[in-house]
Amino acid sequence: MKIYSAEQLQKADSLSIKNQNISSTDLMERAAGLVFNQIHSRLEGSDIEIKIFCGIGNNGGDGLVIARMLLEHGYKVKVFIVNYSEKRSRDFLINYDRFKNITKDWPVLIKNQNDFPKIEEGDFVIDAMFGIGLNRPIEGWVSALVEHINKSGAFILSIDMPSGLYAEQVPGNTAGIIKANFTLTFQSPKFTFFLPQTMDYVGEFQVLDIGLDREFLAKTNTNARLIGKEQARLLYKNRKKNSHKGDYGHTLIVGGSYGKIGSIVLSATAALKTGAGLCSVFSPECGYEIIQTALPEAMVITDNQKKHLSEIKIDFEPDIICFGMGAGTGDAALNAFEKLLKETKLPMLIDADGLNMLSKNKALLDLLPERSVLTPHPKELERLIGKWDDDNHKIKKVQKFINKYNVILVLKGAHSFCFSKEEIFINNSGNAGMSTAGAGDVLSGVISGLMSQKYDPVIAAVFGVYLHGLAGDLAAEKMGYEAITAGEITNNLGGAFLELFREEENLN
Ligand SMILES: NC(=O)C1=CN([C@@H]2O[C@H](COP(=O)(O)OP(=O)(O)OC[C@H]3O[C@@H](n4cnc5c(N)ncnc54)[C@H](OP(=O)(O)O)[C@@H]3O)[C@@H](O)[C@H]2O)[C@@H](O)CC1
Ligand SMILES: Nc1ncnc2c1ncn2[C@@H]1O[C@H](COP(=O)(O)OP(=O)(O)O)[C@@H](O)[C@H]1O
Ligand SMILES: [K+]
Repeated sequence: MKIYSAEQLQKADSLSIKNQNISSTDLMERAAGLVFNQIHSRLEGSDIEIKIFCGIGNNGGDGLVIARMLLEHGYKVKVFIVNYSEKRSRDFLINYDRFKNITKDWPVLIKNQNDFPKIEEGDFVIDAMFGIGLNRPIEGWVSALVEHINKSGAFILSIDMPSGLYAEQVPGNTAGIIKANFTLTFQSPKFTFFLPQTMDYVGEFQVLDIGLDREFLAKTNTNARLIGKEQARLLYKNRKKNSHKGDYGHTLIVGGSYGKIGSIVLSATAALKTGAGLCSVFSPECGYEIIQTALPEAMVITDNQKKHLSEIKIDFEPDIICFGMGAGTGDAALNAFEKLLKETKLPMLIDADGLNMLSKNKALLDLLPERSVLTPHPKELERLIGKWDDDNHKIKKVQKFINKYNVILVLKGAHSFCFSKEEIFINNSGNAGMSTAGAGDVLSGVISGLMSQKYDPVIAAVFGVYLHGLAGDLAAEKMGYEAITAGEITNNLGGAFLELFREEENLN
């Protein structure tokens, strides 16, 4: 699903009005009608009072239409106009009149702090103050009102966006942003819904297709795309009936050190469970029996050194080398890595201590084979590219980095971001149960397993991240969050492949 910018959505808005021969008021009615249906299907006529805070632009206009529809269906509604400006939009005014025509309980104007209504825990609040038209931080008494609503403990539903949040930029100051429990957003999720600094303001979200101009949306390129099941299933490559293990490639997992052999076992198991035809593991000598016992399907080659890597010698050519898990960053391992990079042009995935070695010796970055995949978590990324001011700055730095070194970078997190030169792919699977030791090792195995099957590195990264998250989601369904271990994610990879093609009503 493409993630359009506020500007692109505004353009789509005016084009739709023109091409569909409707008025902007009709489009507002359509959008707000979809919101009403969602609320109505959940509240089912409940007699709870709904407090709706409307701005004076089109987001506020949406709020007024929703208020009217709720009132017409017998809900108790109290509307407040947040009078942050005298400059009302046309559709706001039209819907202000329409609302006033059906009730004697007219909207209450809020002009300053003295006008704030009482909001209690358990109240239902609709936030329709600002949407994609926000162009500067919320200040003064309006910011105080946002705090008042946030502190109330009420359930907050934001329309289009939590008021105070921009669609693309991280705000300098987070005072004055609504902290929604749920956001119903129009046509496309907004980029800030996925950034670590801003995602908590959005709560759960759902995208409502308000039928904006299809042709414009199809031909418009976006900087980012959300990957859900519908998109991920298109990336899957069928296995041929007439095939053998050689068709699915040979993954070589390199890493481990004394006490950290488990990490490479996790990666290797995940590579095999993702469909790699063959998997070999290169580890320090101390890993030999552990790996052979834990994973009889893998072949094991060992270093001359007992406890750490020192020289990576192999007498076959794998399809992909996955390097770094549990390897440590000692001089001997670093030398081994440098030699490997100098000698190989094979596709590579670098994870964990492999990334830390690149940070320790930045000259190694120039030796990376083209289109290698790097899978840092935020701390590993910081070591690699240095500190950033905010999430937007971080993204700019990553883009500069991947262009300079011609690599693909997966920044892991609650929503992992896959950076390719062309686009950012934001993952929408996974859960907090996956914040557990070794989950990243499993991911590096999954992506390597796909690369060994000749998935393009960008697709392997995007698809691998999605499958990994989906396996985590299946694990959570069975055992809740806390009991998920990295190995449980791997155990659910088979289920994740099956789940990809299971039909259901809501594809997220
Ligand atoms: N496009 C679509 O797909 C559809 C969109 N629809 C809806 O329209 C919404 C966008 O509406 P919108 O453009 O009228 O802007 P909105 O967010 O209501 O802000 C109002 C005005 O506030 C002002 N302002 C800004 N920042 C400020 C601040 N900090 N403090 C004080 N004032 C500030 C600024 O005006 P300014 O004062 O800068 O001239 C701005 O114009 C969108 O989110 C969705 O809900 C649907 O109805 C149909 C389909
Ligand atoms: N809250 C979360 N929601 C979704 N995915 C998560 C969450 N926490 C962790 N993950 C995923 O789990 C993995 C953790 O990787 P990493 O931090 O490298 O762990 P480790 O170093 O222990 O292997 C990443 O793929 C990350 O995206
Ligand atoms: K809003």
